[in-house]
Amino acid sequence: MPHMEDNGSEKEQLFLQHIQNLPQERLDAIRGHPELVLKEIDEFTYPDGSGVRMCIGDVKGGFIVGKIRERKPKIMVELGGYLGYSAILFGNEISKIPGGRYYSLEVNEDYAKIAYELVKLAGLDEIVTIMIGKACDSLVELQQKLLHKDLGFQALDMVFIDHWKDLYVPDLRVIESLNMIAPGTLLVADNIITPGAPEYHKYVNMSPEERRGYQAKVRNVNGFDFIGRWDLIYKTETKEFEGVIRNKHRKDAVDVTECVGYAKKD
Ligand SMILES: C[S@@+](CC[C@H](N)C(=O)[O-])C[C@H]1O[C@@H](n2cnc3c(N)ncnc32)[C@H](O)[C@@H]1O
Ligand SMILES: [Mg+2]
Repeated sequence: MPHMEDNGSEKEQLFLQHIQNLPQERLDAIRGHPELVLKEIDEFTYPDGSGVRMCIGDVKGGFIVGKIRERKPKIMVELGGYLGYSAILFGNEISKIPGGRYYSLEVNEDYAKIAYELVKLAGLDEIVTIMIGKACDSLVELQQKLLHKDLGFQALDMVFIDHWKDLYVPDLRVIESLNMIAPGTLLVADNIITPGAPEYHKYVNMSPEERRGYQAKVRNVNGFDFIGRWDLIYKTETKEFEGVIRNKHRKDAVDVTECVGYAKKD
């Protein structure tokens, strides 16, 4: 079934025009200031009164920024970049970590182009790389790229999962199969309550044995090469958020999952 949000990007083009038509003085003022670029996104409204949708926002985003400060990941990847809000918010934190790099994986070329303009405006284009394509394909490409850049590369330090909810598990199984998760890797997944990602929440809370059964039973839509790794031990905490955002009362949660070791193979 096609996703609703796949239908073009007319609205998003209006937002891009708004940025491009900002008075020169304002553009000069926000250039190189990630927090001011984020403010432009936060404060923009379309003619129908709605704001830029789907962004992580400052509340859940602020919580994840806290995790980045705690863990100091050198390599962080996000699945689903949209217009670059999370890439700018988190990329700004990563820019404070020596050698830190942020990879934003986005399937929609129009969105990715807007994100690139905003990331450049924020002055983060040396830190944030936007990869256009399906996350499951870009992950394979990214691994090659990282191995080529750094022969010591093994696993990702942090992953932000925020694309289509029915792809959370299939794409996590790709990351597992590529051996890009190891003890110490932190996975942060958005929208656990609204709209909800029940399959993912179940998956990261399974014991290794349960996951072994799941992987044997449930085919990965990304192909047989990506069955997943059952022997990773995950520890998950669900952080709930509730409050009024853009005039609506909302409840949501973020799953924070740490890989803490390997289960013994028999
Ligand atoms: C919720 S938005 C991301 C919001 C962004 N993380 C933020 O906080 O600013 C989800 C994005 O995932 C993208 N997407 C959907 N399926 C994808 C896939 N298979 N690979 C990469 N991106 C995908 C959509 O095009 C959309 O832009
Ligand atoms: Mg989200």
